[in-house]
Amino acid sequence: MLGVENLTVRYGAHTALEGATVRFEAGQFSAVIGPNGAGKSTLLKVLAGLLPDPQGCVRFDPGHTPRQCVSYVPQQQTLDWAFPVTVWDVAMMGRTGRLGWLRWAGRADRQKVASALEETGVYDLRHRHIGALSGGQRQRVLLARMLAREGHLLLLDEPLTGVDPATQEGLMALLRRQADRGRAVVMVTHDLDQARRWCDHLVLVNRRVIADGTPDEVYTPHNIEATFSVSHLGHTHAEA
Ligand SMILES: Nc1ncnc2c1ncn2[C@@H]1O[C@H](COP(=O)(O)OP(=O)(O)OP(=O)(O)O)[C@@H](O)[C@H]1O
Repeated sequence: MLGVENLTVRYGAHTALEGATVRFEAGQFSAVIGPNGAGKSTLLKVLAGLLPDPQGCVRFDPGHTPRQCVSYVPQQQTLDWAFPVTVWDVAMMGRTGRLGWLRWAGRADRQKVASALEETGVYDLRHRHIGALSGGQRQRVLLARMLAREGHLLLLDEPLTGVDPATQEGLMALLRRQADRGRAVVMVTHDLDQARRWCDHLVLVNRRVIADGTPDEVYTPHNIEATFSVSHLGHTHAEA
């Protein structure tokens, strides 16, 4: 459905990912896990088609191009929340991004946006400026934009960050439902426990793919040690 083969990404002299091979399937909820600087966001950006001409192969479902089928949810803190738009506007960007510049949003688009905002619990906030939202509310708005887009491949970069435990549960359940409906869901997270509970596919990354499989296959002391304790660059990641 979606994957990379022998992927290497360098930023100048720094190698962020080396020889990474991994597949993500429709109907699967996958978590990409690793310490800070492990190359997780880099992998997601490659899958989203945001890093031009990576070294290695990026494979998609035949007949789909990344732009048509991917919904990418970046890390919340990388976005400009002072931008003068409302919750509704942001969710609508999920639709207009699909329509291109030549078509205006129609009634069906408005209905999709309304139901996406309802599903993520922020419909009542639809007229509010995005700068006036809490961290958890912002994350829900990003998810509403993702749902409104109706992509087959959902890529989320640390969607649990800054979200309270109750909201995290709702959010994970929502993503699980998306996978159960046949979408491929790939989430970058630092939360191993949530990933083990909700995901059926874990990928441990530390510049390379350390392990890839079901939670039971992947979650071993050896793999956790290899991923979090000592990086392949030879220094420890104390923050992880
Ligand atoms: N645009 C860039 N230019 C130069 N180096 C970069 C760039 N983007 C990322 N890097 C470096 O590449 C490495 C991997 O970064 P990446 O953001 O993929 O890691 P990550 O696993 O998502 O980390 P975190 O958990 O901290 O978000 C890091 O060492 C980072 O400093």
